[in-house]
Amino acid sequence: MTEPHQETPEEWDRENARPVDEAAPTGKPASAPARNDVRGDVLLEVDHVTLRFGGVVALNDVSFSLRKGEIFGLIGPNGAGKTTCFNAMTGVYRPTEGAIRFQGESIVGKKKHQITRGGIARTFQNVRLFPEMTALENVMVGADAHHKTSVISALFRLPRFWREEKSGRQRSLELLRFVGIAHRAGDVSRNLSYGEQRRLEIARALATNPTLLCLDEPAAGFNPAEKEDLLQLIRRIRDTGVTVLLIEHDMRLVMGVTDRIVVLEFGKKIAEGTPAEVRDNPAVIAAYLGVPTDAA
Ligand SMILES: Nc1ncnc2c1ncn2[C@@H]1O[C@H](COP(=O)(O)OP(=O)(O)OP(=O)(O)O)[C@@H](O)[C@H]1O
Repeated sequence: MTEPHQETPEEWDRENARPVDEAAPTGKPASAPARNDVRGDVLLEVDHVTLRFGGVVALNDVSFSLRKGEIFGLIGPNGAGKTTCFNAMTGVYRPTEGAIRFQGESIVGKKKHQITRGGIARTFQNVRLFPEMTALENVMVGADAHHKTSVISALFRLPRFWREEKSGRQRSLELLRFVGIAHRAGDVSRNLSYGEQRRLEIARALATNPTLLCLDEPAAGFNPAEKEDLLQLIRRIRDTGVTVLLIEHDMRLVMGVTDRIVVLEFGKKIAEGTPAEVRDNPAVIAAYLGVPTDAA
């Protein structure tokens, strides 16, 4: 489920924090809004959330906010509560206490598909594709979430069905191109390489037209070159106006791509700030080195 080695703050590469200005190789416009034009307003609020599993307190009075247009990191040692937090935001778990608001509206108690339609998409720690479907079909499943075709229209293949089918196919192809795997569109997804499958998952999540994209350990199992490509892809996604929330154990990637970070440990928020602020925070250093805060 997680990588065995967790890097210590000393290993986090400060060099990686520099921005990389590169035109989007996918044909997506490089003229995306400047970062400061789109950031600022609160998009999602986690407000004093506690979530218990029996006696385990997976989240303990956690609060933080995501702003529109930013790349936000959620980090912490194994078992800190990161995935539980994601699951609470995407309707898998209901918080025991506290509120979660997306665009000002409570999402607690909403079903997963309602939350997806509302604009939050996610990928998972483990690849979850339809293995016998082609890459294109996997993305079209995501695009289908927004179709308005009625059952009657689909059953009788009425014009609206064909219009939506065609536009869904085109959009899905564009997304495959955007993530860099258009050449695999017709291949069944189980035949794609691991890296291609992870990109396909991102394309499928983007097909739901999200306002917020949550990526759960997208770099797990990647080599350094693949991680660098992923970093560029995450930036290009943000440049299209999508806010990105990232859970990731690879600290070079997190420090290199995020605007702000929240650090969890044993279900509690122990730090929040820019990558530089978080990296130098004694509580964070202690959490990653496994020593008590007052001894750090
Ligand atoms: N469904 C569950 N039932 C019981 N306990 C759970 C459940 N899911 C998570 N937990 C517990 O909640 C705590 C937080 O787990 P979580 O998976 O959210 O941590 P994490 O930070 O995502 O860890 P990792 O980096 O290892 O994936 C852990 O103690 C875990 O064992």
